[in-house]
Amino acid sequence: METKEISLGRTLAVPFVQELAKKGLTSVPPRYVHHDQDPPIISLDSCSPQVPVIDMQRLLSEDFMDSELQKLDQACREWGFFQLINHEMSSRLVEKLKLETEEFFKLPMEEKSKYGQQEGDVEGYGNVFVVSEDQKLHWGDKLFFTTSPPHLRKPHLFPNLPPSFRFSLSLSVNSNVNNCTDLFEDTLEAYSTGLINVAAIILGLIGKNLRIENNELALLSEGRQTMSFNYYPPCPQPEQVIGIAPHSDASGITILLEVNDVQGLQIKKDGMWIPVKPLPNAFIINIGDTLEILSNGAYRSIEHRATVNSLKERISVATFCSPKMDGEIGPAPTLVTPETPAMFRRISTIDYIKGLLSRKIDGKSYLQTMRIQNEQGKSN
Ligand SMILES: O=C(O)CCC(=O)C(=O)O
Ligand SMILES: [Fe+2]
Repeated sequence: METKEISLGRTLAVPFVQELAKKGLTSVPPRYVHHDQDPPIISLDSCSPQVPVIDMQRLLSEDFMDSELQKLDQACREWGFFQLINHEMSSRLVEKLKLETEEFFKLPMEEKSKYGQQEGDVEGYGNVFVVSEDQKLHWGDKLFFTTSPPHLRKPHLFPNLPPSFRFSLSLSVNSNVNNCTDLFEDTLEAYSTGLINVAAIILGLIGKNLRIENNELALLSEGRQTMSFNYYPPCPQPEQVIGIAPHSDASGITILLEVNDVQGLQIKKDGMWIPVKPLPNAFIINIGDTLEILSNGAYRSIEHRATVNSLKERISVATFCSPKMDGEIGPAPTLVTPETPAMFRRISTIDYIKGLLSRKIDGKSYLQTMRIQNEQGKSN
């Protein structure tokens, strides 16, 4: 049975960057200056390599399934990132979520802070991975919470009424309710359910490509879904700061939605930072550390970062499909053979998350701690 309200970690309270950016600063405070950043290596031009595009309709069609599955396998092995088109999520719903996300960040501070992080919790409106007073900070705020399974939701952030009840409730009262956050919750409910379905299909096909058993995939296919609504305000010195520092996600897979057509996501491929140019109506999907572990290193999580600009805010929604809380993370037994020994140790999901939240964001360094010693040379 999964445990409710366990304390997995905490983060130190830091100022909201959205408020800081409103002050009309001409230079950024020293705590936000990152001197050690790689410069953007290549700009977005037609010559730069782009992440592969996977077509979900082809994945589900008899005629094209085999070739699209192969493309998916190659994308997971060589890139760890792909754009998913024709994903069957209603574009009306996605557009609604984008609008309501923008509306959320426009709310006055008193309203937004009702969702503020509470003592000893990383969920809520604020920041995560701030573990020391002298740590460099990101140029961005986030609203982060668990969406599924419903009993793990924090009721003050996302009520855990069953979806059917929520929908009938909203239908009966919506006509005279003009409260943006009520509507936001209903859109979120539908978006969360839609992405659980998309993730289940993609994970199922990844399992097929990896030739692992359904019960080995259950760690992720029956896992936890969390969402991070990321807000990066414009910055007077964008080259001095970073929206999110280089990291790989701890998830199985992450499904990213670009909300307002402002680019900023970059991924590290063959030592170069490549800007991702989102296609219309696409989700950007990446492999997280848990899938790298589960696949015994066949698929690699990829470092990425979010840059900011001086003119316009950038907003994104990252949905993390993460391991189930009462699970154990480790390589799928089917993939561990005398020729391919386990590259990672086994750890309970709870210990894995506790370890993650006790550190600052730092590339793939946390995954390295999971590696079995004699395999360390093989890291990327
Ligand atoms: O905003 C983005 O483009 C990236 C966000 C991200 O990497 C994350 O939330 O883990
Ligand atoms: Fe990420």
